[in-house]
Amino acid sequence: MGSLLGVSGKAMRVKVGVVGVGAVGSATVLSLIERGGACREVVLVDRDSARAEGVAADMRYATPLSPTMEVHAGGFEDLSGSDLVILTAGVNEKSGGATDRSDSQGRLRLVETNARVYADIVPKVVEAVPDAVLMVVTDPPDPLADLARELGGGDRVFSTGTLIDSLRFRVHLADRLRVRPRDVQAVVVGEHGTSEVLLWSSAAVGGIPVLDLLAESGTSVDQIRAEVEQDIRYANITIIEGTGASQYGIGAVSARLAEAVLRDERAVLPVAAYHPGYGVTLSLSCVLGAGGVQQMHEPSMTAQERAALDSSAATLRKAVERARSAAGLA
Ligand SMILES: NC(=O)c1ccc[n+]([C@@H]2O[C@H](COP(=O)([O-])OP(=O)(O)OC[C@H]3O[C@@H](n4cnc5c(N)ncnc54)[C@H](O)[C@@H]3O)[C@@H](O)[C@H]2O)c1
Repeated sequence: MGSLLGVSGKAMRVKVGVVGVGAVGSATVLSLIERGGACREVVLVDRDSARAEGVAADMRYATPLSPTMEVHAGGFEDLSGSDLVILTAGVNEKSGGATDRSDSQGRLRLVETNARVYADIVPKVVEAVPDAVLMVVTDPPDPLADLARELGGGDRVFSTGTLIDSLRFRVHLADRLRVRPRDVQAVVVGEHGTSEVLLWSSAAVGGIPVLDLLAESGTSVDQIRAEVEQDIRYANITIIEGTGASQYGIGAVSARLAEAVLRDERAVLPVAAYHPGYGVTLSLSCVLGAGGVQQMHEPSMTAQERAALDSSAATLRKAVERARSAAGLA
């Protein structure tokens, strides 16, 4: 009978870094543990190292219930060897004063503050792990992804974009149609923010256009559209009013996107990457796998939806200039 003591494994380890271990970073790590199997090691980095240590200690006790995973805190140098680094550092809507539904800026109000955070952290991440894919979660994620590209992340940068908004769209449509959200196909494109575009024209359930199904409901379709749009566009504020930070939905989204990258799934998901045609990072239907976003495709759109997407892209291009200026790049 051999002893387990002293046996050391040399198998390849898939490693993920999380920079920013607040509400969103913590929820992401818990989702990674509970979904299980996508990575073998997670390192947590935060300027508040005591917080990173505490969260790592707490999470470590959950790991025996899932496929093998080690969770530990560290400095930027400990990101070395990571395949993917998830960036959640920065102020959130509540601490950054972006919780007013009548403010058309929405999350863009955080751009200067969080651009300065990115000017601090991205060069350190890139120095420690030059080849890692970088997933931007910090708000506003799309202009910060453009900034992270310029700060050394290059084409390996993408943002969580409108996957969370698309899931919210599916949930609210499912409520109205009394079906399960998993069976609703509906996509939000453009900015993860107030200018985002809900693609009603292609939303469908079982191959039937959602707009046709809603027309049978007896309530005005225009009224339903307005209510659903309001629920989705300001879902973050509704959550924050109750809990202080939107975290669990985006944590699950970030863990799911990590899986798609680490397993080279070529999953088709609405996330955001730099699109040369629009000259900015924005969400379209993307193929996500090894190296990050491998392809971007435009879903079919009406002329009105396309005009709204162009306008969302213009909003994002202005936000990128603000981000660059705050980061000292302009
Ligand atoms: N993309 C999305 O869909 C989405 C959804 C929810 C929240 N968010 C955003 O995610 C970000 C994090 O939100 P949260 O609620 O976790 O905030 P939080 O305040 O709970 O956590 C932020 C963490 O970042 C750390 N941090 C700040 N500056 C740092 C630096 N220079 N270096 C290292 N660590 C640093 C802080 O110490 C803190 O632990 C916010 O910008 C929030 O708006 C994005």
